[in-house]
Amino acid sequence: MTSLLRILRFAPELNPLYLGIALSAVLRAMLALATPFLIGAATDRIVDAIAGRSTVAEAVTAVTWLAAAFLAVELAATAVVSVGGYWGDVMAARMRTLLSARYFDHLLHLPQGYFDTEITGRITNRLNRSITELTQFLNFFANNAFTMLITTVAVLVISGTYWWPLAVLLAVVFPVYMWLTAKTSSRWQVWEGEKNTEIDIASGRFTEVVAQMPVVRAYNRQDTELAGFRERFGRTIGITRAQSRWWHAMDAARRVALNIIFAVLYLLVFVRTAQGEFSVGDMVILLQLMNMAREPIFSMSYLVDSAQRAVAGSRDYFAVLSEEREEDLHARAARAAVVPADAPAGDDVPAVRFRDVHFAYAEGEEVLSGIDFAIGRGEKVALVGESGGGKSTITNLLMGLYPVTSGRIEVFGQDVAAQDLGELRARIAAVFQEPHLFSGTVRENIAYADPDASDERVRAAARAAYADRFVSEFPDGYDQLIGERGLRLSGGQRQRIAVARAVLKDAPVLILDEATSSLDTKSERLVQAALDELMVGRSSLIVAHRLSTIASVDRIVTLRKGRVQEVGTPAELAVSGGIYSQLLELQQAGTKQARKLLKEYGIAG
Ligand SMILES: Nc1ncnc2c1ncn2[C@@H]1O[C@H](COP(=O)(O)OP(=O)(O)OP(=O)(O)O)[C@@H](O)[C@H]1O
Repeated sequence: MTSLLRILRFAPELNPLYLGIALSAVLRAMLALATPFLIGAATDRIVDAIAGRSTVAEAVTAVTWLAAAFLAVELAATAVVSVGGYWGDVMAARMRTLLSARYFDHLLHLPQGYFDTEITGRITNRLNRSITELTQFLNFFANNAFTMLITTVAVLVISGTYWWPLAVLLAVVFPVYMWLTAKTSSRWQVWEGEKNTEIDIASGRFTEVVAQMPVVRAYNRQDTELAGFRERFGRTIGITRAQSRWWHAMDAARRVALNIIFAVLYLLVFVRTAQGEFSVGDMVILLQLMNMAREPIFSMSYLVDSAQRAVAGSRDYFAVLSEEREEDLHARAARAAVVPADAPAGDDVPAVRFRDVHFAYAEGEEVLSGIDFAIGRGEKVALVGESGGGKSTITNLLMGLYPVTSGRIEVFGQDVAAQDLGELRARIAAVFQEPHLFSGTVRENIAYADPDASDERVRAAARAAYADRFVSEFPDGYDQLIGERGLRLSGGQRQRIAVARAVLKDAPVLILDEATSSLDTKSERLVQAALDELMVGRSSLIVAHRLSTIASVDRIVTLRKGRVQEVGTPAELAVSGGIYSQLLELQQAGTKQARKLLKEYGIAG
């Protein structure tokens, strides 16, 4: 329950709406309570007329007034219900917005490590479910809790004033019913959890499959993907059977208990009316009150049920919110590190320096061991090493995506661990192996670093990336929609848009993960020309996949098993007998075996 209160507390701006909804609920309950008395009074007037205790004309006048009062009460109730319902809808929409935005904000700031283990579709599915359940509960609670409370208390007090045993019997119904509901619900939740796990896994896979449809088709996996999906959902049917059997059995038990108690209540009211203890009007009032008492009983059981779901939902929600944010992890790592005083950032300080950097994704499994190298200002440095040797990991650390285990990375003399992550990343532009574009227009993608960039800057970036020509040929030019992840563009076009995006960012440090997918020679030349243009005047770290690229850099850092093997110019390393010279030899050999070995170094040719 504390987690529900936490939700209410972090949306204090909704308090006036809550208050409005609660007030309308109180008013609704009070108006509803007037009805039995109006109908009871009318019944007594009619009985009096029939018994000859008053004239028919008097009775007609009285019941006309009572009918008018009834209409007024119902009209007022309708107005109150409508206004309360409107506030409820607005509150639910605002609550959903708040909860979703809070969640997204947190996800956007979680460390990269979180996303290495989570599956996108599951994150989304869990979020939707948690938020739906929380919002539904809060809306129901605001709309019904006070009505239920007032109706219950009023029914008990009023029936008590007529005859106290009625109130006692009624009062017993509530705790019995609630207890049975809570018992039903807690077991029901366990099954619900199992179903949700199946649905989350199926939805996670669904999202992945939809995003990678060409692969699914290429490998003819439609049927197996569908079978896996069906199987997961099929399991939910089995779980639902057990869950529903239990629920309905318990519900029947609850209803039977309720039916018995109400039968006794009705019997008592009838007998006492027959004995002359209650007038017919009193009987009508009491029967209506008994009827009114049913509603809060059912509502309360729904409330208990939805509260339990909401508690479960909020547990998932808060589990994500309690994950440490990237900046906090970063700050903690900075405090834990023994940080020597920052070197003065003079012109001779290299743009990037790795000092004895060790790193492990999982504890005890070191991926990088004692990495040491520097990138001078304006220098181009290529990382070369076998696949899985840690090249991408080095670029990840440079962007501050993971904290180093030990050692230190400096950007323009400043320790990455001690720098604001936003400032650090503002100094680095990255072109990844995959272009990673978003649905939307060409313009939006190029201007991703600065959505307010002028058309002229966007065009200039595109020109530098050799993209202006093909973009201009699109029917909508820079407003052309490129489809999800840029799927409506060719591979080379996507890459040039990604380069243009980095050009527009205009950062002094550049990370370049060369695309391995072989483009046709013309596209490749254009992409290469775009990259060459991009590197001018910047300090670049290149994860190279072509020997031609490696040959054109200022210095090469070769990696073997997470350690630096050599650092030197292409000319030096070509004859040193290390990895690079071996790669050159392999290329010269040109045999099938040689090409296979080159592949292990991620070298395309
Ligand atoms: N997010 C991650 N979580 C756990 N381990 C990882 C993660 N990313 C990479 N690794 C592991 O770290 C090691 C280095 O991977 P990395 O991607 O840095 O290699 P690479 O040299 O870039 O390889 P390639 O040239 O094939 O892209 C590999 O053993 C890999 O399995």
